[in-house]
Amino acid sequence: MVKVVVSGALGRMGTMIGRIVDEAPDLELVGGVDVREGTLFGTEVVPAARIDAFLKEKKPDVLIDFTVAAAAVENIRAAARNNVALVVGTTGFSPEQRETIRGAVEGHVPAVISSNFSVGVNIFWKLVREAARELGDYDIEVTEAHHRYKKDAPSGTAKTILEILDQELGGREKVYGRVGETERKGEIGVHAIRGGDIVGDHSVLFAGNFECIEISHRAYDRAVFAQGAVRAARWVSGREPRIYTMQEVLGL
Ligand SMILES: NC(=O)C1=CN([C@@H]2O[C@H](COP(=O)(O)OP(=O)(O)OC[C@H]3O[C@@H](n4cnc5c(N)ncnc54)[C@H](O)[C@@H]3O)[C@@H](O)[C@H]2O)C=CC1
Ligand SMILES: O=C(O)C1=N[C@H](C(=O)O)C[C@H](O)C1
Repeated sequence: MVKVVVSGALGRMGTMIGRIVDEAPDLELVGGVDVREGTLFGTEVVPAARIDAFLKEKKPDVLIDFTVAAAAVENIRAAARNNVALVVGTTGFSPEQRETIRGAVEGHVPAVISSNFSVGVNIFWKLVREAARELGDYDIEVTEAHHRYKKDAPSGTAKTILEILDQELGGREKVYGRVGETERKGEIGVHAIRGGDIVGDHSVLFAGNFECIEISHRAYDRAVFAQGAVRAARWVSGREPRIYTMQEVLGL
């Protein structure tokens, strides 16, 4: 049995992950962490201030974190201190926070960290890379749409798209929305839409003369992210202590 603690346990993703873990015959949900006390499918949820003592008491194999960037950094450090493997879906990290996470994880615990745990998005990223290799002279616009409660913009998935485009095309200038007089040059346009209960849409437009190619992914249910994170939790336990991608989990 793989023992799992969920951090962000009372949130949209944490609750869904808790249910999947609770129902899985090969996994044991041993509790949760959030900003306040509560319960998660019959297990105890403790405030984040008590995370160290809770990990020592419950001895989970894996901590799954879907919170907010600053909180996730502290939870990751706590997991590493207590020798607990990690699955991290939280987005919105600054470059400095990413470095802190790298320092806490590398050589200490295995961690799958991904801005998107859906199988479809991991394939979509591969398609974007392939298109960028062939269509580097086309104009490129990245668009993402999410629900009204999302805290970070652009989405983590969109930032991963930009990293892929940078790797294939060099670091082009990014223009975040356009207003007033604008003249298109070689930049990559980036657009974030927020509204209603949109689960998560991403598209990359490659626009040339007389033709466009648009590669897009739409999530209809958060279950695609939650199921991917649980798949990563099964995979990560017992691995070498370093950061892994979801593509490695999926063997892509
Ligand atoms: N990688 C992926 O596939 C996906 C990533 N996400 C990311 O996951 C994160 C959470 O998303 P949602 O569940 O929609 O947000 P949410 O706001 O519904 O849930 C976040 C939860 O974290 C809790 N929290 C805040 N500080 C905490 C702390 N110090 N320790 C423990 N819990 C704490 C909040 O109280 C809340 O219950 C966001 O960064 C989002 O972008 C969301 C969906 C998929
Ligand atoms: O906050 C969300 O909801 C999502 N966040 C992730 C991101 O920032 O890319 C993944 C998914 O799109 C849903």
